[in-house]
Amino acid sequence: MSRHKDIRNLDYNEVVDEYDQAYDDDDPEPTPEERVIMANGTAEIRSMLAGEASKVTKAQIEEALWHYYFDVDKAAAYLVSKFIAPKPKKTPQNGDEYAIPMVSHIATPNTSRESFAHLFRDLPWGNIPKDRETVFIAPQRPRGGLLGGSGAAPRMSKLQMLAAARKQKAEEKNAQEKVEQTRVKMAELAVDEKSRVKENVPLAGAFSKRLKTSESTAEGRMPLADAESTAIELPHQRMADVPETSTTTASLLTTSASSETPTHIIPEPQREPPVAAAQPSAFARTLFGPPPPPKPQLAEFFSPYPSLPPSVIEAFSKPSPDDVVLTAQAKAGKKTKKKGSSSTDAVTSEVKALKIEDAPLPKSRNLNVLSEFENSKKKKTASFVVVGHVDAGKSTMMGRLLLDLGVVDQRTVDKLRQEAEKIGKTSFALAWVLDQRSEERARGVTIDIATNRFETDKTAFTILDAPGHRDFIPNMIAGASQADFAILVIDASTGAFESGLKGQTREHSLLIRSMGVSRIVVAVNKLDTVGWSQERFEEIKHQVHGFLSGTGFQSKNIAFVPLSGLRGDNLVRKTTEPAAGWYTGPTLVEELENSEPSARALSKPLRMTISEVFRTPQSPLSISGRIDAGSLQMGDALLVQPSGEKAYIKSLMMDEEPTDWAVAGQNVVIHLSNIDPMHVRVGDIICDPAKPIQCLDTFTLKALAFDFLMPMQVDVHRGRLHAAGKIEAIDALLDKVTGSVIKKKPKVVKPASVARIRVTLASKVPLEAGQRVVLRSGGETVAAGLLE
Ligand SMILES: Nc1nc2c(ncn2[C@@H]2O[C@H](COP(=O)(O)OP(=O)(O)OP(=O)(O)O)[C@@H](O)[C@H]2O)c(=O)[nH]1
Repeated sequence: MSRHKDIRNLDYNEVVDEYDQAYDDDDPEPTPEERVIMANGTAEIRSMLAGEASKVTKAQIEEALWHYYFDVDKAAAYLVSKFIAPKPKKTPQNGDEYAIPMVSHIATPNTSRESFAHLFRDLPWGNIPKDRETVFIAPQRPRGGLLGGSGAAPRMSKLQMLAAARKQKAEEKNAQEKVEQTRVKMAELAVDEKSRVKENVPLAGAFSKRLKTSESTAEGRMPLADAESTAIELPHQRMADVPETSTTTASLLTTSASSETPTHIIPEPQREPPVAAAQPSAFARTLFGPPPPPKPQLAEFFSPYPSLPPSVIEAFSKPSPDDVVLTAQAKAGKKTKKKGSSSTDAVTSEVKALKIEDAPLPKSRNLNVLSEFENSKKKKTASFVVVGHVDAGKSTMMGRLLLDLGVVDQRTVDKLRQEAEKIGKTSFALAWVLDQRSEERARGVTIDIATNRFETDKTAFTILDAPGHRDFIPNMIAGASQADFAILVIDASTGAFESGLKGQTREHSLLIRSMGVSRIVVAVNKLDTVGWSQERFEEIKHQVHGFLSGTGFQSKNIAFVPLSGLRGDNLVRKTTEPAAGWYTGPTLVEELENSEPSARALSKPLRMTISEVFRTPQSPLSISGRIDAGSLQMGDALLVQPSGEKAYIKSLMMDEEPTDWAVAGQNVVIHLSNIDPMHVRVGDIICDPAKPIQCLDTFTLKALAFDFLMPMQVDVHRGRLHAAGKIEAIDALLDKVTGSVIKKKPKVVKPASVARIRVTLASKVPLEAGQRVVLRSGGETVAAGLLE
C-alpha cells in the first residue's frame, strides 16, 4: 500500500474532532476566586439596574460579566441595550413611498411588505415621543486618561483587576502556544544531523557558521556576529567551560573546517551538543518565556502535516512500496546498464584489438622504365590541342576525323544526327562525337576539354578539343598545357576569319605559344562556303603566318591545310572537289604525322598534373593525366602536392589497356591505394617522394604581356590549377630576343613586351622553375610566361 492510500483512508472527522476538543480546552471552568468575583459583579450590576434588575436573569448577568472580563460597566450597558430597553423592531408599511420590498420567504403573512416611513412621521428632529427617547445610564465614576480626569491611570476595581489578570494570563498562554508550535515546525524543517553524519556529508561552510552562531547565541555567550571570527577569537578558558556532551557537531565542524581552512577547526571536546533549531534569544525569552524542553528526537523526514495521527506519520517515515519497486527497478537498470556497458566495453576493446592491417602495398617489378621504353615497340605518342575562335568548326572537324578514321562508326554519327535534328541542330551531329555533355549539345558550344584518341600507322594521337568561347579560356589553357602541338582552326567564310582574328584566334595563338607549344597546324576550314577559293586561302595564310611569326612560331613549324571539316575534304583523305584542285599538299592527318612531338623529359623527376579524379572498379580513387616529366611504374610510391600525402600505384592503364610503366608525354590512368580521396584534387601534382615539387606562395615570372601590366590582382593558371595572386612588383623590362634587362623597375609594362615580374599567391601551390603559367585579370589574359 502506498502512502497515498494512507491519505485516502484518513478519517477527517476524527481529525476535526481532535481539533475542536483542543479548541474547547481553551475556555476552562472558572476558578473559585473567579466565582467570588462573579458573585460580587452580579450584585453590583443588580444595584446599578435598580428597578429594571428584574428584567434580566442571573445567568444573563454572569454571562455578560464573563464576556467582558468582569467589566461591570460594559456588562451593565450590554444588559440594558439587550434586555431592558432594546431598540424597537422597524416594520415598514404597505403602500409607503419609502417601502423596501422584503424577501418573501422571510416576511410574515401580516407584514408581507413593511415600510420604515412611520419612523420619520414626527420629523423635524427634536419632536421625539417619550417612548422613543434613548435611555442614558451615567457612569459611576469619571474615566481617566485622555478622555477626562486627571490623566493618571484609571483606578480599577478589584473585579476589573482580576479580569485583567485573567485576560493577560490567557494572552500569554496563547502566545506561548504559538511559539511552541512555531518551534516544533522549525525543528521538523531542520536537517537531521545524524543522518548527515551517517552519510558522511560535510557541513557546508555557511550552514556551519549559522549553526555555531545559533548555539553560541542560545547560550548567551556570544553576540550575533560573524561566527567565523567569533570561533577564532573565543578564549580557550571559555571554550573549556563548554560541557562535553556530544561530539557529533564537533566532528561535523571539524570535517567542515578541514575541508575549508585550518582556522575553523575547534577542539572536539569543547563543542556543545548539537541542536537542530535555533534557541530563542534573551529578548525572545523575555517576551515569550523560557524555551520549551527540546524534543527528544526530531522527525527523520519532513511532513507537511505535523498534526497527523502517528499511523499516518509512520506510513510516510518509510519508503512506500512504489518507492521500493522504483528503487529496485533503478538498481536492476543499473545492473543491466552495467552489464550492457561492460559488454559494450568488451566489444569496443575487441574492435580496438582488431587492428586492421594496412592494405598490402602493390608489388613493384622494379623495372628500368627508361630502358623498357627504349626497347618497346609501341607507337610514338603525341597530344595536340585544337584551338580557334568560337564556331570555327573545331569539334565538327574532329568528329569527322574520327569518323573517317573508323574510330566512330557511321551508325553512331547517324544516331547523333537524329538526336541533333530533334533540337534543330543537325549541323552539330559530328561535333557531338566529342561534345558529349548535354549542356554542350544544348548550347552548341564546347565547354570543357574533350579528349579522344586515334592512331595512324606511326603515331598514337590524343585529341584535346578546347572550347573556343572566351568564357572557357581557363579550360583551353588546361588543354594547351598537355599538348605537344596545336591545330588552329580558322573559319574561312566571309567575315568570320576577320572577326576571329580579332577574337580568340589571336588570344589562343598567343596562349599556346606561351604554354610552350612550338608546332602549329593551321586548318583553314569551311572553304566549301567560299567555293574553295584559293585567293581566300592565300589571303588567310598570309595574315595568319605573319601573326604567328610575330608571336614566336618558327616558319618551319607552321603548316596550312585548306579543308572542309564538315565534308571531310583534306582531312583524312584528299578532296575530290574540282574547285579545290589547286591544292596538292598533305592532308591534316599527314601534317599531324609529320609533326614531331616535343622532347620528353624522361630522365627528370616525376611530375604529373592531375586532370581528372574518379572512381573505378579497380580502385575507389583513380586519377588521369599526362606525365609531364619522369616515369613511373606499378607499386611506386607517389607524393601528392600540395596535400603532401603519400600514395601507391595499385595499377596503371594506358590507351585503355593495363601497363606496368609509363613515361613523360604519355596519358595514363593511375589507380591509387593507401590514400584518402580528400587529399587528391584536380590540378594537384603527382611527384616522386624523394624529389618532391615544392609548394610556393611567391615566384618570379618571365612574362609576355598581353595587356598593360602593373601591380595588380591576377588569377594564376597552371594547367588545371587556378590560384588567386597578385603582381607584387615589376623587377625589369627585358629584351624579347636576348632577354637582357632594358629597364629596371618599370612602373608599367606595355602589351607585347617581356618583363620579369614578381607574383605572390594567397596560398601555397606546387610550382617550380621551368613551368609555364598564365595570368588573367577581369576575364582577360594579361600575361603568360615561364617561372624562373
Ligand atoms: N559549311 C561548313 N560548316 C561547318 C564546317 N565545319 C563546321 N561547320 C559548322 O560550324 C558550326 C560550328 O561547328 P563546331 O564544330 O561546333 O564549332 P566549334 O569550333 O567546335 O565551336 P566551339 O567549340 O563551341 O568553339 C556547326 O554548325 C557546324 O556544322 C565546314 O567545314 N563547313
